[in-house]
Amino acid sequence: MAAELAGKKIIFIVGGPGSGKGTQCERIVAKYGYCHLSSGDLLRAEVASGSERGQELQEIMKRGELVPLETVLAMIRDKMLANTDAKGFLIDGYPREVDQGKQFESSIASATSVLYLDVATETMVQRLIKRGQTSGRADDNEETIRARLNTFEKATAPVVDFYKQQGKLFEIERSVAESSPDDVFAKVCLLFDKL
Ligand SMILES: Nc1nc2c(ncn2[C@@H]2O[C@H](COP(=O)(O)OP(=O)(O)OP(=O)(O)O)[C@@H](O)[C@H]2O)c(=O)[nH]1
Ligand SMILES: Nc1ccn([C@H]2C[C@H](O)[C@@H](COP(=O)(O)OP(=O)(O)O)O2)c(=O)n1
Ligand SMILES: [Mg+2]
Repeated sequence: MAAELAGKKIIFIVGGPGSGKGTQCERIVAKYGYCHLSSGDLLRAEVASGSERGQELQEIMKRGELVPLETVLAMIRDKMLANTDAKGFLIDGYPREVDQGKQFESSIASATSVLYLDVATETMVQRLIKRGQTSGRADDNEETIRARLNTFEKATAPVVDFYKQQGKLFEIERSVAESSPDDVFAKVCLLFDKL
């Protein structure tokens, strides 16, 4: 447990690839001023640095698999400790597996709340194919998209149940999560207004 982070709000944002995590985080930051940490962005920054480590990460991400849990945990921890003046943290795209959440809790702090965006698989595929036309992301192609969805079903879906059992889950139900970003954000505000 990192003492510098005691009392800080920590919100995990969980959802399948293309469920709208990044889109909502941008709005949350603009309105509530939390520090946004996207685990995917941190990994892509490592890839962009051209390091050997980054090349290994790129290969894993292109296969739609998860990088080793310690790698992401260390990146998030460093970033949080560099921003201890923030009133809270949005941890986007994390945890990806139940063990990742447990490790975070034992070495950093426990999450205040977990926001889950429930979007149907086919909707996510369509959104990501569209995003792939401009994103330049090496993993926004149909083959990798399918593999990411598969990883989500197997490794990440249990994360949702894990936090539901702890009473920490705030779910954006499918009928809302599939509407417009503004509609989703209106629901998201209900959570952040009471934190
Ligand atoms: N209709 C609709 N489209 C959305 C919504 N949120 C995001 N999108 C679109 O879906 C695509 C994916 O959104 P992102 O916010 O990048 O999703 P993400 O969950 O961060 O995705 P990953 O980074 O791949 O995990 C983008 O092209 C968005 O424009 C929404 O609430 N409604
Ligand atoms: N905690 C994490 C976050 C991302 N990754 C890897 C695997 C993901 O497909 C890529 C990109 O993550 P990002 O959250 O941006 O995107 P997706 O949800 O996979 O669409 O990084 C990981 O292995 N572990
Ligand atoms: Mg994202």
